[in-house]
Amino acid sequence: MAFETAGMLKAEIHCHIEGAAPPELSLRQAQKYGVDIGTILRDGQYVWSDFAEFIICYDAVASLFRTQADYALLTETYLSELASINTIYSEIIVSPDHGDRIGLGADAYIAGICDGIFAAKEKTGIEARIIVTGERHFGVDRVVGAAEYAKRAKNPLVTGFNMAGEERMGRVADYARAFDIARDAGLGLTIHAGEVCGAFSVADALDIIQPSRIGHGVRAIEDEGLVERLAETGTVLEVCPGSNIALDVYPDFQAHPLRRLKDAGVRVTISSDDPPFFGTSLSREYRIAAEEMGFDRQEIDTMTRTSLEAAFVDETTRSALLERFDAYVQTSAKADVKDA
Ligand SMILES: Nc1ncnc2[nH]cnc12
Ligand SMILES: [Zn+2]
Repeated sequence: MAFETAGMLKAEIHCHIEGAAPPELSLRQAQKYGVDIGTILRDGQYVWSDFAEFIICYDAVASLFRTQADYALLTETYLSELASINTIYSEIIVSPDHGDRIGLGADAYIAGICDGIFAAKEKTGIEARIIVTGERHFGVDRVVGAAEYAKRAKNPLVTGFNMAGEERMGRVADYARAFDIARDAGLGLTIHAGEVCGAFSVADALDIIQPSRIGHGVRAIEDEGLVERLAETGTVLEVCPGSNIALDVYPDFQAHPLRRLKDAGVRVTISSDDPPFFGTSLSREYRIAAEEMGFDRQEIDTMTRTSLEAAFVDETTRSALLERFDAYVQTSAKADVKDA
């Protein structure tokens, strides 16, 4: 490998806030609330063995964050870590249902996350936005409720709507109303599809939701026509390779379809999903793209730029981010010429 990814400017558009909780922080939270987490955290690692168990473990970790200040700390901790590896933009996926489930309420939950975003921005300059998500396994009514909440919130940091959780529960059409509400509210739309379920799930998402982005979407590779459709529509895939390997969607990085999707003209990006759950981090994802998947510096920069182009932000913020990113690309290209 002729280049280091550590110094590259980065952006991430797919990371779940509770999924970013460092195990040490979860342990401290468990001690604070007197909760025994021996079944979900062992030897500094979250414990799960398949997708269904991962979701259970995720929800248990989420239940350890119980106040506005807990969420502010979690958010600031994650964004500061991202900033320290040269990340200029982050979208975090949040579920008001988690706020409701621990009795905090959606408003205080979102307020804590906003506090963390403001604190991290002040300290590091990192720009961040919030994507409200409905958790599919909590049922249609809760997903619709999450969309209604996102619409009602009228919070300038809440810029997108997503659906995560157990992809095998129901079909996309069952949840269409939630996306109609979010679309009417002017929110950017993305949906987890083609991760646990196959290409049909991505096709459903395109047919029914027509989102500008899809979370994962990698199993579209199983249908050549669908890959062409993704390329034609310019739908952006939020690809999380480390997550896909950890969850056994693919056996290894060589079998992962990121390269094939990119070569087929699909607009792809790189994110970390739930980094400590999957033994990864955004810096590792960039390293893997270079070292395991054979992408060169320009290709990785293109994926980062695609994240910024597809970000759910106002156009002034997007222009500022792109200007900063393009200046970095030009400077690094000049440095490459000098080194050659
Ligand atoms: N990878 C993933 N897929 C679906 N739902 C999730 N929630 C958190 N991580 C997720
Ligand atoms: Zn996800």
